[in-house]
Amino acid sequence: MNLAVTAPDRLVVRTVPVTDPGDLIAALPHPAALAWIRHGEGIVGWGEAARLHPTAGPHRFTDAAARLRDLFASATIDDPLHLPGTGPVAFGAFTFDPASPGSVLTVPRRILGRRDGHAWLTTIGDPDDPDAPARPMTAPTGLTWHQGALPAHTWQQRVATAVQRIRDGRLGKVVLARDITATADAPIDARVLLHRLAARYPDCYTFAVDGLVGATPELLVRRRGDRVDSLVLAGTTARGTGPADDAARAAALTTSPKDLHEHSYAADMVRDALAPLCADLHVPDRPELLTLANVMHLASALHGRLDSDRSVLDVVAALHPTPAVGGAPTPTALDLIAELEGMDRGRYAGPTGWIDARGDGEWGIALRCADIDGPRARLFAGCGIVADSVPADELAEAHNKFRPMREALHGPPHN
Ligand SMILES: C=C(O[C@H]1C=CC=C(C(=O)O)[C@@H]1O)C(=O)O
Repeated sequence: MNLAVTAPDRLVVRTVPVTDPGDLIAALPHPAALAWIRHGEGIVGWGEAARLHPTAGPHRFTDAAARLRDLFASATIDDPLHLPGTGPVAFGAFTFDPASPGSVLTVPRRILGRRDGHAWLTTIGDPDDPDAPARPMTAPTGLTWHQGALPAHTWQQRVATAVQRIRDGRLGKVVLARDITATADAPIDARVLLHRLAARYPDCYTFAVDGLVGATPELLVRRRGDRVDSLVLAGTTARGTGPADDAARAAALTTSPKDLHEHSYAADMVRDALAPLCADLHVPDRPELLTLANVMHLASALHGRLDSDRSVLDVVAALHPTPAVGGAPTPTALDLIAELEGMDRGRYAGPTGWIDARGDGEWGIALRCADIDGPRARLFAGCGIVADSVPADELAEAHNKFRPMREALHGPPHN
């Protein structure tokens, strides 16, 4: 199989119940953090028991799922809890583009979890092996900001080109993204970013995998046993200046033909991808409003029951890329993204999350995130473009979507 793997012949795994650990992020001993947290619940990990580098290509999710199944099947596992996220877990982040390098799955040496009144610690490998020494957490300082692949005015021209192609009938929707970079005067500690993101975006999934750090509102798929859930987002407006303005903006968004149209591409595709895998599938008639600290989104929550034993990564394979990050029709949109964006998205807009030995797990779309490499952070934001999109409005929307990571790097504005 086409996967580079670093792992011992046989993983030895032990999960024990623990008393409530409190703040999961505070338990992370050093900056090489793994995390998936929402409303204070979830899992964090550190150390490395195994690492897989899924090879670029169309079968990367199912190949990785099969390889992990083998790795976990050969493990010696003592897991009295049998809950999603107990026993061995791999955290992963896949590139948006199947041809791009950089996808990774990591099985940590320690996993601390808390959910639904349970808390647990999983140790993988020899429990007597010392962990890397704990390191104090320091906030980034001396940040300087740099333009990304395209300056703002060029990006707006590309949006205008996309609008023209859509009006010409070549496609229905495309998501165009841009990047900006920040440099600090010392390596950036992911734990600081996680703390700030989790505090300001509790409804989002705050995540860290191998330097990719963010707080995404978009759940690609959660699998628990045969139940699957997905939260599809597309259609955005800025937060208002106060409650009355918020209410007016919310009313405008939920009735906007442009945004409902933009949303329907993503919701319909996720429905069509899940339907053949599910014995029953609930799809809402119309999207609801999701209100975050920076923006409001149109959101459709889908629920289904899988009709056969598929791991969460097998379901990810059927879904990525949805029109929340690609477009419709997907192949035409991906070609246009390659033509107009002028950058490799890396792991931005790719699936990120975790999977356990039962095949349960949660995978989001890596949005509102940055790739951290030493003192450098590369931030990304994208916007769904349809026939009625206005380039200047999309630039303003991208600016709002950069805010979570900008503020995580600088500290929130009220600090
Ligand atoms: C592509 C992004 O957001 C997607 C998710 C929600 C709303 C979106 C929109 O309204 O354009 C995007 O489809 C991003 O944040 O980079």
